[in-house]
Amino acid sequence: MAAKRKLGRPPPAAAPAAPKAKAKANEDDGEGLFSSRSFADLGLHPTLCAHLQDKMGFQGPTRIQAQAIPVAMSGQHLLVKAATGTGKTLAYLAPIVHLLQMREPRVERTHGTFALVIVPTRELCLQVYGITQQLVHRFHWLVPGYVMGGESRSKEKARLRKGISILIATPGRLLDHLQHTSSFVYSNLRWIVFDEADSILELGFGKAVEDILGLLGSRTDASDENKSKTDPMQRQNLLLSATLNEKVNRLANISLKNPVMIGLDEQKKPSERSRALGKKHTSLLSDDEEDIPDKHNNIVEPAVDDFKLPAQLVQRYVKVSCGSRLAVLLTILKSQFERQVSQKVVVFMSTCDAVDFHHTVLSQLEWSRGLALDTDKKQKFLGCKVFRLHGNMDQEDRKKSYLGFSSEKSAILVCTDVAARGLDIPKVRCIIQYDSPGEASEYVHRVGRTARIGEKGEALLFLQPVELDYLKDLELHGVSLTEYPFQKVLDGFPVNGEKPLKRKPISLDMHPWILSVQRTLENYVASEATTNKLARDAFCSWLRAYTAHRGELKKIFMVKKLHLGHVARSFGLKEQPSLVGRSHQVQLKKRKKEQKREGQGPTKRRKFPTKK
Ligand SMILES: Nc1ncnc2c1ncn2[C@@H]1O[C@H](COP(=O)(O)OP(=O)(O)OP(=O)(O)O)[C@@H](O)[C@H]1O
Repeated sequence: MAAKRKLGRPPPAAAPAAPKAKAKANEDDGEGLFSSRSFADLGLHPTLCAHLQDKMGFQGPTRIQAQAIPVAMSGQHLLVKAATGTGKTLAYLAPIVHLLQMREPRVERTHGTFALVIVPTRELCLQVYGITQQLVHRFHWLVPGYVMGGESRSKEKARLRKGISILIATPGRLLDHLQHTSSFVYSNLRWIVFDEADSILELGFGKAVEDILGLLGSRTDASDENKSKTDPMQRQNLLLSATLNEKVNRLANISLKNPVMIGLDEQKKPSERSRALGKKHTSLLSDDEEDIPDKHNNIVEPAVDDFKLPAQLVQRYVKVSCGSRLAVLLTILKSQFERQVSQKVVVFMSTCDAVDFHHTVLSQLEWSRGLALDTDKKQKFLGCKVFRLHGNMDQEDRKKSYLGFSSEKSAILVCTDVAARGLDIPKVRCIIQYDSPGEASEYVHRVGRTARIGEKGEALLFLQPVELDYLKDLELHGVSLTEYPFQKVLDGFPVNGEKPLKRKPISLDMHPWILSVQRTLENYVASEATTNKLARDAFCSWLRAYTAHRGELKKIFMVKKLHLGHVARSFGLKEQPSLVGRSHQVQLKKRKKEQKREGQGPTKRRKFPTKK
């Protein structure tokens, strides 16, 4: 997978060529994670190389870094597609820091922002900011900073007024500052980086990104008079993504000019790629948008993207009937933590309400050891710490959860897809997708939270028997899963305090262990009023999310194939679903009435897909 130069432009005078890197380009065509070159070989400043090695513990560049860093230093626009956890962040930050630290006259705060890194989520914003802080450690005159939703605008304004050389931002808040913070100086802006470009667009930031590019005068499809008037320097845009789709292609089309492409399918000639996609779009809004003819670029991948996943990642699925889903989840988690006390597991759910409910169950459910019914002594079903993360939590709680889970040696994180994008949490051993992801690209992002930078990792996808066709959808993208031996796990658990010697094969739903866990669960949900309410809310939101699957996936995840009584069971509810639904409606009406009385408008109804 060599760096491919398209219509190469001469590098700008200030940017050093990277002769050594060029000479050794072929060494990075192999399959290994790391390159045989050193950071110094790539042309990075000795102080930065020493810092990377001695302080950050990076002995040498990964293959993707060895390919991307010299190109980024040459001043060309760059499009990188590489598997999750292969070191894309350093691939763009190292060259930026390298070029900024050698800039003459020296960068000062009053010069404002030189590099802008746009990321999809707040957690990723903090993460990239943290790495930037480490990278500029030896170059004190370079000031990193961040702006993101949920933070105080006025504090951010004050920081922008002082000057931030490398700014990490989420799209909405960045747009806000571009429009309303007059003291934000970006006339020296040299780099715009889109990290996790696919996620930025999937989260619906397409319009914000278009506006940002417009305001910065960095749209390659803008007429010449609308192009940047503020920036006499050459602008260089970099776009990085673990998956490619039509929207990323469009973003590339409007933001990159004659980019060097790394990690794209090079067997396909541009003309074939164009045909694979049909018409060429340049709007990020929707597939139906009117097309603007593109004069500059021709960056496209096939419509069906073949995903690259870490080779060492073990991917499996477990087939579970709807009613036993939660009992099975609890059993698998218990078995994982009994096998290995110290480990970290991330469990993905489809909605914020589902996260809240399951977080409560996983952290609070108690049982009598061995599920012996006559024992009074109760203890936690799962002994480890459980954290939660979703987009409806307030910013402080989100930060606490993210940092808490990151620093624990042994814990579970229950989350929505807000945690799927780019988060680099150390030592995550297993990813459980309790609710299926939507698009296959989402699958890739979720499982990408484990098996990072060559480490071991497992991924487990929950599927109901009627949903097994989802496996075929994944196979279309080159992702294949094997079945998880759940029966074996089950046989290892005692019932009534004893492990039976030999059991006749018995269906999962009728298995005494599963029945006992289910009973414990239902009793708990029935006896705790708050948990009961959480269960009802989660049930309703889960159903709505299930109906919101798009396109082809609607044929696999068909709500009419669901038995609502079984869905209720999977939330530990004994009630008939219609009752649950009705009581939820009654509550909603009550809440609306109360709000009317207090003179507020009704709370905004959540659009689907649900907030992540
Ligand atoms: N050269 C290197 N040597 C060792 N570790 C590295 C190197 N570069 C990056 N890492 C580490 O690898 C991990 C993954 O890096 P990073 O988060 O940049 O990956 P990514 O490709 O952006 O993943 P994703 O697509 O999921 O965002 C991080 O913990 C980072 O510190």
